[in-house]
Amino acid sequence: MAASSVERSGIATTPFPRHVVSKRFPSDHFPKPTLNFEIRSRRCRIGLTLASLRSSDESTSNRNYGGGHRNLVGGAMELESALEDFPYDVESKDMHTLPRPLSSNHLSNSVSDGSRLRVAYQGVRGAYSELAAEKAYPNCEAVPCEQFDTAFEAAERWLVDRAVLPIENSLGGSIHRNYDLLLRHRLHIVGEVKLAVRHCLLANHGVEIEDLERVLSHPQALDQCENTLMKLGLVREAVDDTAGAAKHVALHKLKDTGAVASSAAAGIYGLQILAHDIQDDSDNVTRFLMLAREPIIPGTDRPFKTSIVFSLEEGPGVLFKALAVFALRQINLTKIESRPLRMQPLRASDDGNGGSPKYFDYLFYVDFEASMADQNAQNALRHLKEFATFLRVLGSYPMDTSMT
Ligand SMILES: O=C(O)C(=O)C[C@]1(C(=O)O)C=C[C@@H](O)C=C1
Repeated sequence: MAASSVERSGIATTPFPRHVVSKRFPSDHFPKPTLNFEIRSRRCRIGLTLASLRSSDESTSNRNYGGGHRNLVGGAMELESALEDFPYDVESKDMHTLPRPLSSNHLSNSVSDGSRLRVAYQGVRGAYSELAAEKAYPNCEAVPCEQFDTAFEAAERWLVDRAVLPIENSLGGSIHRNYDLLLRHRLHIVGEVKLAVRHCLLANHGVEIEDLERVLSHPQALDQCENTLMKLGLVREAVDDTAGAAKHVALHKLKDTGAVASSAAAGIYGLQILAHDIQDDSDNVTRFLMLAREPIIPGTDRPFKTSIVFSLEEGPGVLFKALAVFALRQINLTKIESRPLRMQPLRASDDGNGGSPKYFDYLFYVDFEASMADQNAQNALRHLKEFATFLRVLGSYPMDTSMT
């Protein structure tokens, strides 16, 4: 077996860490599913690609929500306007005036015409995201999408009813891309689902562990199995999703290459499982967000969580003040993430050094344990709005309190 030439470097949560060779398969390896929503049966399983979504513009334009797709890529002006028309008005005490909220059927498995709920996920069949979509919406029709962006767009353009996307993992940390996409798109978080992720080392039949020189998988999955893969001395190569890695190994009958993926993927692509539970920690859990075009009416009948994003003026103790609005009201925070405010990544300083770029602007994503129907939470956000330069509620939704 070849000795591993890879080195650990950088931060574990970087989407494509430097020690992983980022690889995209040529399109002829994975024939991209084509999409024609007008002529195909709603019930057939179809994959979505960004290209297919773009070409479906015409056929779907009259179904666009809120006047069509809006580009909200960063920028203070755009963020301000995003706040203006967000249905959760933190100034308003009357939550019943929210436009077009989802009723309790957001948790049911069918849409109003009785057909199955169509749920977009990123990856191909056998991806953990597909398992998460099916856990979130049992009996749904899970619709594979090539990229996270595709899943967001598919939901936004009414091609699917929901999207289920990973946001954080207990070992690998945050999925930054999805934090950024939450702001860029107009979807609402209507739920969360936690999935126990148990990775297997897969290979073609007849291949032994000793035959393997490299292993393919999603970068998060490679991170989650880092110790095991280092011990085996395997060169790691990042691909779009775990099941896609399994499919590639099977399709090309590779003898020196394995895949890190689910046992479901092994079954689907006819691979053997060389090792079970190869993640570095047996408690490996990924949290997925359930996204919809409309928000749900927040309740107080069960534990709720609220996700917000805000930005602040620069200054000493400003973040401390922002977080204090929750501490003062005994509201527990479950997650905080900061992301650079894109399109305006650098702010010129005015301290007389010639206006050269000095520091960064950030967006802060916070999850807290309270419902927007709760007066205490509304007061906290009203307080935060006094000094936040931008504030948006991404969703207020029932907490997944299951043990996965
Ligand atoms: O590649 C997959 O199977 C996925 O569903 C993606 C993904 C991720 O993005 O984190 C989901 C769960 C696991 O944490 C590993 C990979």
